[in-house]
Amino acid sequence: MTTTPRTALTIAGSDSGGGAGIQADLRTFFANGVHGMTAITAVTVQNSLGVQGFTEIPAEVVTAQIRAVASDMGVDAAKTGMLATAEIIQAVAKTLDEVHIGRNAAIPFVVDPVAASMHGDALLREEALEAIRTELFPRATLVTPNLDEVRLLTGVEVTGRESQREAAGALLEFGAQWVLVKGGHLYEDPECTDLLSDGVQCIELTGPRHDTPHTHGGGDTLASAITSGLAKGLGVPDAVEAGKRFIERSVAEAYPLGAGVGPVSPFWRLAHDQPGAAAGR
Ligand SMILES: Nc1ncnc2c1ncn2[C@@H]1O[C@H](COP(=O)(O)OP(=O)(O)O)[C@@H](O)[C@H]1O
Ligand SMILES: Cc1ncc(COP(=O)(O)O)c(N)n1
Repeated sequence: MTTTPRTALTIAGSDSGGGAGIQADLRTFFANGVHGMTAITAVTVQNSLGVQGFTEIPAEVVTAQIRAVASDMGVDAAKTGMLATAEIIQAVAKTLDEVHIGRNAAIPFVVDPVAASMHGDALLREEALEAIRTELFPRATLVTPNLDEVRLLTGVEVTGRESQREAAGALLEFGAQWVLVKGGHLYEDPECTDLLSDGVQCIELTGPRHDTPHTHGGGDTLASAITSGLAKGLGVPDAVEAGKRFIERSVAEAYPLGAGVGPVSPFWRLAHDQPGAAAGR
């Protein structure tokens, strides 16, 4: 008998290099046994060396994609990545309310507040930061900023555990139910600790720091793994714990590809012995 899997929707940008954005989200959903659906917000021209440019999709087309899948196929959990402009953010917020996705509705919603690529190339127009705070955070079940995004959103400079807690408190004031302050950029820390908080509980998720330069798509992969867990009915702390274990292995198995930064790999969850899969380069 065939089984229909749970569904997850990603509202994000396309990465032509296949390591981040929509492509990272889809491969993570697949590796976690969830049917992935997409509302594409922008098309980036990108490879391992950086983002050469992007074109955003008209806001009404982003809205139409969300409506199409939500009305027909159903969404068990959703996430956002690159949203590019304030206009797209406003359209997404309005449409999510309409289809009952978000912290005040039954369907969990994860906001990864992507502002720039790891090479420092902008993926969000400057004036759109305020829209992330005011339109998306109050609707979010969970927000997952990295340390650069924490600084942009709150002004808090995270240098260790203490300031990670301070940042979590500042972020919660924008109205998200839970925040995950990711610690991947605390490079002097021999471990990678992400801090999860809802203002009552403060949970430290610690794991080994793998020695690799290839972490392209790490934030997207973590947020999508968490979204997969939420789609399968896990509560936030359990979904984040499972997501952290998923990204840990994905960073451990990250591979070089191109002359710059290679992608993290969700392949460890799948069969490793596919004949002919290794490129040998
Ligand atoms: N070198 C590493 N080894 C193991 N885990 C890592 C490493 N770098 C990042 N992570 C983990 O990957 C996730 C994404 O981290 P981070 O780098 O902080 O965000 P982003 O990818 O959005 O910039 C976090 O769970 C973090 O702990
Ligand atoms: C379309 C898109 N979305 C998100 C990222 C962030 O990923 P990273 O921080 O690994 O560059 C990206 N580079 N491109």
